[in-house]
Amino acid sequence: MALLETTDLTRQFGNLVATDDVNLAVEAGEFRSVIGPNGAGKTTLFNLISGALFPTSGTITFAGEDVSRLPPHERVRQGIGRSFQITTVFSGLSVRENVRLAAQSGQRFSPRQRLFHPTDDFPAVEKRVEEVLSQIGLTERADERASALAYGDRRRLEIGLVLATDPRVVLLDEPTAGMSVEETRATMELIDDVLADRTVLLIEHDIDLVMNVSDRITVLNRGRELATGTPAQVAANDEVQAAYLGGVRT
Ligand SMILES: Nc1ncnc2c1ncn2[C@@H]1O[C@H](COP(=O)(O)OP(=O)(O)OP(=O)(O)O)[C@@H](O)[C@H]1O
Repeated sequence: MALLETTDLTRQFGNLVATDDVNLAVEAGEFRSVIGPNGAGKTTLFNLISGALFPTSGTITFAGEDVSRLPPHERVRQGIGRSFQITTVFSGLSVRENVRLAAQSGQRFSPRQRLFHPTDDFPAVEKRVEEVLSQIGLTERADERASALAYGDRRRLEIGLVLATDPRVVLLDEPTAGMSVEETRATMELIDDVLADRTVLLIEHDIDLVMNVSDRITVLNRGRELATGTPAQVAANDEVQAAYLGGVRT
C-alpha cells in the first residue's frame, strides 16, 4: 500500500477545475516531483494534501487513513509536513525558538498530555531541536533572530521547521525559488541529505534539478495528470514533450 494516495481527487473553483480526477500513489521513501506549466494545479494539489483546501470530490489517504477532511494541524500531527505555509518563520524569534515551536507542533502527544504537561518540559523536544539545528547547519546561529539570517540560511531554517515536525512525508513547494545557482545546489544537497530517509513530494520549476533528484515525476497539465514515471520515462513521453518540456531530453 502506498503511504500517500489520492483517489479521483478533484477541486473546483467555480467553473474552473484546478485539480481534475488526480490519482497519486506515493510509496514510503519515494522522492516524487510534481511538475507542470503555470496554472497546472500543482499548488492546489499541495493545498489539498496539506489541508489548506478541502476537495470538491475524491479522497486523500495517508498511511491507510482517510485524511481528506482533517484540518491542517491534524495532518501535521499525522506526519504530513509542509514547508512555507504551516511552518512560517517568525522573524522576531530566534532561530532556536522557531525550531522549538515547530517541534512542539509536530509532537504526537495525546490531548491529555498536552493539557497537563507544557511541552517545554519534554527533554525529547529539546533533543530534537538541537538535532535539527545541527542537521541544517544553524547551530552557531541558533540564538540570532531569524530576521538576521541571510536569504539562503532562512530557506535552510524553513526546511528545518518542516523537519522539526518529524514528518513522514514532506511537501516542498519550490524550495529553491529565488536562489542563486550556488544556493540552489547547497539547498538541494541539504534536502538530499536531511530528507534522505523520508518520503518527499516536491514542486519545482527547475527541470534539470527535478530530473536529478526524483525517483518518479508526476506531470500535471490543466489539473489533470498527464504522466507519472521515472525521469527517463517522463522525458521520453511525447505528450509531456508537447505540453511542457518543449524539446528537453535527458
Ligand atoms: N483560491 C482560488 N480561487 C480561484 N482560482 C484559483 C484559486 N487557487 C488556484 N486557482 C486557479 O486554479 C488553477 C491552478 O492553480 P495552481 O496555483 O494550483 O497552479 P500551479 O500549477 O501551482 O501554478 P504555478 O506554477 O503558477 O504556481 C489556476 O488557474 C488558478 O488561477
